[in-house]
Amino acid sequence: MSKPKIYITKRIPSEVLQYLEQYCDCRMWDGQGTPSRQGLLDELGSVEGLLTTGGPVNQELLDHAPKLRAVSSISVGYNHFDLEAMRARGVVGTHTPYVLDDTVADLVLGLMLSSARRITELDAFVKEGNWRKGAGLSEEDFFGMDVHHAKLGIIGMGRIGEAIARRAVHGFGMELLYYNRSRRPEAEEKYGAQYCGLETVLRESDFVVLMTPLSPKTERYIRKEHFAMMKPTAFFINASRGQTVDEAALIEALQTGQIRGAGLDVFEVEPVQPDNPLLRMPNVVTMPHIGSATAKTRFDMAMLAAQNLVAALTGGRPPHVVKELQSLVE
Ligand SMILES: O=CC(=O)O
Repeated sequence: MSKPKIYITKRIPSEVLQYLEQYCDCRMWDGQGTPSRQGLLDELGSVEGLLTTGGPVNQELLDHAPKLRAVSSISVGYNHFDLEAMRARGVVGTHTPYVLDDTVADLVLGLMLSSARRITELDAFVKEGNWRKGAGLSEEDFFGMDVHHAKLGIIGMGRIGEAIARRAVHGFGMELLYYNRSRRPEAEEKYGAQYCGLETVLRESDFVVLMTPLSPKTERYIRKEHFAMMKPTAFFINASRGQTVDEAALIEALQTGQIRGAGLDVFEVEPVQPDNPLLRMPNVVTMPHIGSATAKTRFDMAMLAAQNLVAALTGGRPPHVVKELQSLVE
């Protein structure tokens, strides 16, 4: 029997490609980054499986891929899947949870520490040669805020939220509030996390961490009125998706001193536009959407995505079908 054809939209480690080649007839984009939209659509005429990292999997894509049976994303988030269109066509969608939880949680703690202790701002200050005698600076000019024993509010207590909680509580002695669609009794027991309404989390926390996945329900989930509830000394950290926040409202909250600072791995438009005011704010730490970007974790994600795709195309049960499309494999 001939092997199913798959298209891979970015270069993946050779070990992962070798694994895929045992089961599939593979074609991989070998340019920088990922192919253009048209370049991708042109590849899809005879493929049964797609290994991707992003870019909409929508009706247009499905129309170009009449044989497509499975799309495997090398990401935990799958807001790029049009779930309705995929369900209607019977195309299975998979993602890569678990393997990135600790890596993303490390970055979130890094964003908290960098913004509160002004690490990136003061790093630039030192490297630009401004740390010198007679510069008219006082000790207070370098003061930051404590992370240890501060109050952390997590919005979206999933697996990554729990990994953040573990570090915050066991490493930094922080007090923990959380808001989630459903209560997480284990997190309450393990980390003393207190379940609160969204408003309480926003009003009382020194650090508000947003980890909620992007879906039509969570688009622009945090808006002007929410920033207005936060303490003027609070920091806002987002490592979920830029579209979960009304970015204009965040910019205004920072400009007017409604909140003290922010740590952002994600933006409404990515790559972030050079004229975005957030890039000119010393109290905002910015990263290029790299929450899971360590060599080991990205390897593990690519391998898990490959295993998902092989299982979906060879009659096995893919380990990580997205929950909204589970019915397609039952
Ligand atoms: O943003 C990264 C991911 O969804 O894995």
